[in-house]
Amino acid sequence: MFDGLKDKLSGFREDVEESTEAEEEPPDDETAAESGAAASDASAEGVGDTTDAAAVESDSAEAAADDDSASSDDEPSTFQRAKAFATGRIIIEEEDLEEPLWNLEMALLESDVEMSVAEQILDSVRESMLGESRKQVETTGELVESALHDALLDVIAVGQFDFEQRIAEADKPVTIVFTGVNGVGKTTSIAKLSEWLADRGYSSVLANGDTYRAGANEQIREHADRLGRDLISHDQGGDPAAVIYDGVEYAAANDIDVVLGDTAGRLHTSDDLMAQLEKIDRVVDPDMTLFVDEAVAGQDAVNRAKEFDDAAAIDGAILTKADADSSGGAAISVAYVTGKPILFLGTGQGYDDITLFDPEDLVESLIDEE
Ligand SMILES: Nc1nc2c(ncn2[C@@H]2O[C@H](COP(=O)(O)OP(=O)(O)OP(=O)(O)O)[C@@H](O)[C@H]2O)c(=O)[nH]1
Repeated sequence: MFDGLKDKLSGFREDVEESTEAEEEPPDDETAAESGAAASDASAEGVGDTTDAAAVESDSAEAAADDDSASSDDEPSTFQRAKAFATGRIIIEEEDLEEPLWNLEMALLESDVEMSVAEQILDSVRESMLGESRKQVETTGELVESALHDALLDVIAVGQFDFEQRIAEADKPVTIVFTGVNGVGKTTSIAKLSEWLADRGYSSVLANGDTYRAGANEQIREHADRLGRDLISHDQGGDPAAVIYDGVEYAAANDIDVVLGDTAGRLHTSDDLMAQLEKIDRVVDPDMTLFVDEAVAGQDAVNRAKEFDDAAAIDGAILTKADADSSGGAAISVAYVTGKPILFLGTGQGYDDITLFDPEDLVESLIDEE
């Protein structure tokens, strides 16, 4: 999953490794001379005998470094570099990162990562790597990996909550309404989620709030029949809020844990359909409204998530078709842009093809070298 993005992130690691390679060389005579006698001593001692590094760090070299850094700005001073080398450390400088960060930005944008998200990732990678010194035991690759890990996790995990725990703790029945544009996989996701809940001991009823599209009742009925779930539906043209309300009543009367309410596919610009969502909110007051879109839709999915959230607040998102060859941009961007987490990934057309979204797992899989 998201292999293209994974390759590109690995390209960033290689870029940084390449550009810091030169830094691995000891400072030349000129550099050492510039740094003054104390630095030369520190450097010579450090090179000759790394076990003395701690002593070098703690005595005259330290004092000289302080003096030196007082006169410089953000750039590590010559002396700091000499000291870093003497103590077996490498300092990552702005110029080492310039080209790799540029390439990383291009790679993220090509992977459909939203602009503000890409900038946030770059800022945090830059911040955690600049001026960073590493021990010889730590490779530059490891340093890059940890910077990328933290930067990605920070944007992907925005607003994340434990879906199962929320279901467990909520008063029953829990009502979940699904929104999104046409054909992205809302109905299929409802059927999958009904199975996912059943696997964890929760009963559910489906309610078809898509009273707009001809054939919508038949489509969801097919899923309900296959899964052996009850379905609440009204005739085409009926009031979606009334259908979902009936679903809630039915669940309460029959001791069913969760109501899964479908809605017609709509654009956020369809005023009448968006007004329906507001009415559902008013009449049913759902516990959660989940926005469904396709991972393959990339930036479009991110923009739609934002537009839907603005028009009728969502609590989280489901990204379907993550099994198709998608760029990964939507999975990385949706939470940061909307402030609402991705809760599930759809990974195929079978009822079991749904995975609880775990930001840490996604980040690990994106930066894993294997
Ligand atoms: N490969 C793949 N296909 C999926 C996934 N989720 C849904 N689909 C397919 O996407 C198509 C559309 O799914 P629907 O569930 O009908 O979409 P919808 O959003 O309810 O559509 P409307 O009712 O028209 O708004 C179907 O062929 C599904 O099998 C997924 O995670 N992976």
